[in-house]
Amino acid sequence: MSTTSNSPIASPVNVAVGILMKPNGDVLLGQRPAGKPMAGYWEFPGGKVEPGESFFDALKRELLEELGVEIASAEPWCGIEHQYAHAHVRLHIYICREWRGEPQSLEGQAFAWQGSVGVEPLLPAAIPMIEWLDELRSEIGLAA
Ligand SMILES: Nc1nc2c([nH]c(=O)n2[C@@H]2O[C@H](COP(=O)(O)OP(=O)(O)OP(=O)(O)O)[C@@H](O)[C@H]2O)c(=O)[nH]1
Repeated sequence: MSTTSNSPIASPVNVAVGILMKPNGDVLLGQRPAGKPMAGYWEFPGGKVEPGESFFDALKRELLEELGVEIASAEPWCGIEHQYAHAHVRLHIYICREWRGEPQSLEGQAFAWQGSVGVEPLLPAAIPMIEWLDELRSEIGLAA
């Protein structure tokens, strides 16, 4: 059976996502710039994995392109699959605590460090991560 890229049963697109976390538990979110699907929604930094690329290499490339930071290490945290009208995505989410450089807005996006995340609207697939992040902060002894 043939499918098109818009079919609900098409293979998901792999996306590498990085949650930059400071020692105090604050995490970095960016706002999708004009011209991208769902512009104006807040998300964690990242983007599509290219053919032949590992998830971790995609993560390093995307964070360098978007924010100008070099990821020194990151731990795989969780995966989320979501079907949008424009795409079926599989997010491979990493927590990054070590990076070099200060994040810069290299794609014209707004960004914000957040403790308990308050920016809106969030991409739907990022919403469950907020509750899990609050749990993670409590587990490691940081206020949610
Ligand atoms: N980076 C990121 N993408 C997310 C999150 N949640 C989520 O559903 N996505 C989805 O994952 C996909 C990421 O694709 P993208 O368009 O940002 O990727 P990209 O930077 O490679 O874009 P490009 O194709 O314009 O070069 C989008 O469909 C986006 O809606 C999130 O928290 N962070």
